[in-house]
Amino acid sequence: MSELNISHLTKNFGGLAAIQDLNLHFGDNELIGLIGPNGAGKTTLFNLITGVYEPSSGTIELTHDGKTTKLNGIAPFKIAQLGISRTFQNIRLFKDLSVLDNVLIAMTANAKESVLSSMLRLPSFYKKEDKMREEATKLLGLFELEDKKDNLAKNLPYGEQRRLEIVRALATKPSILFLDEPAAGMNPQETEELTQLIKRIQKEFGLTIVLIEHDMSLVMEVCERLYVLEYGALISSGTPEEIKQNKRVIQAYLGGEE
Ligand SMILES: Nc1ncnc2c1ncn2[C@@H]1O[C@H](COP(=O)(O)OP(=O)(O)OP(=O)(O)O)[C@@H](O)[C@H]1O
Repeated sequence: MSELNISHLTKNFGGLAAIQDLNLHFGDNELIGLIGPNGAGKTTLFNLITGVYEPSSGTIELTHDGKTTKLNGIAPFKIAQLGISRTFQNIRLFKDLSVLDNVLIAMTANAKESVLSSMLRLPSFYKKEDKMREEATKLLGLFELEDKKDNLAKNLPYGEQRRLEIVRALATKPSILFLDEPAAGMNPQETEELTQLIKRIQKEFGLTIVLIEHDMSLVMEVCERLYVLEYGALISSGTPEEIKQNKRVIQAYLGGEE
């Protein structure tokens, strides 16, 4: 059971307020979309939540199994260990490593193996490694990438590289997953497959998923709730149906007329 509360969050870059006094709530097992025009502050918000940037003011609090932790000022790797995982707008795989190794590295980042046992290659180390390989292969199987596990990541078609990024983010066993424009650069068929995949992930893994996406058909089909940002501030929130009819959103983002 995980939820994230963002309260009066502001991030300034020099004179520019990329995020302005933002209050948001991501509840347990919700699938939430974050939309807004280019430069609205969506990626900056992900970067604040995952510890890449420090807030200028305000708080980000994660509640997991009844324990609340303030994330401000915590290093990105520690935030990942607390159960927050993400993908990036631009694919960031280890392109010269195999598909399986990409997943294993993500798993290792959160594995609790002692340094001594790893250095001495104790039986417990090999046992753990075998178990991780088994888990990684199973995870790849769920995403129809098991047959490709020995291929170099760079040799996968674009859509599969994007899928592998999601597998890698899931390998850290997050409770909240942030996806930054997962359909960017995909063709319509790949986007449709991704749409189904995101729905499946939420069901099978019981995760909270927050999604930045410009592809409105994907957003409207998968998200239960949307937040709309403009110039770093929240201009609207609601169900996809409510957002579609909101005049301010139509003007600011969808480019329609009143
Ligand atoms: N490191 C930085 N230094 C200075 N300004 C930045 C930095 N990162 C983002 N910004 C600015 O903050 C604003 C918000 O950018 P951000 O990338 O978060 O928008 P976005 O909503 O994700 O846009 P897009 O949909 O184009 O990805 C922009 O004006 C951007 O130029």
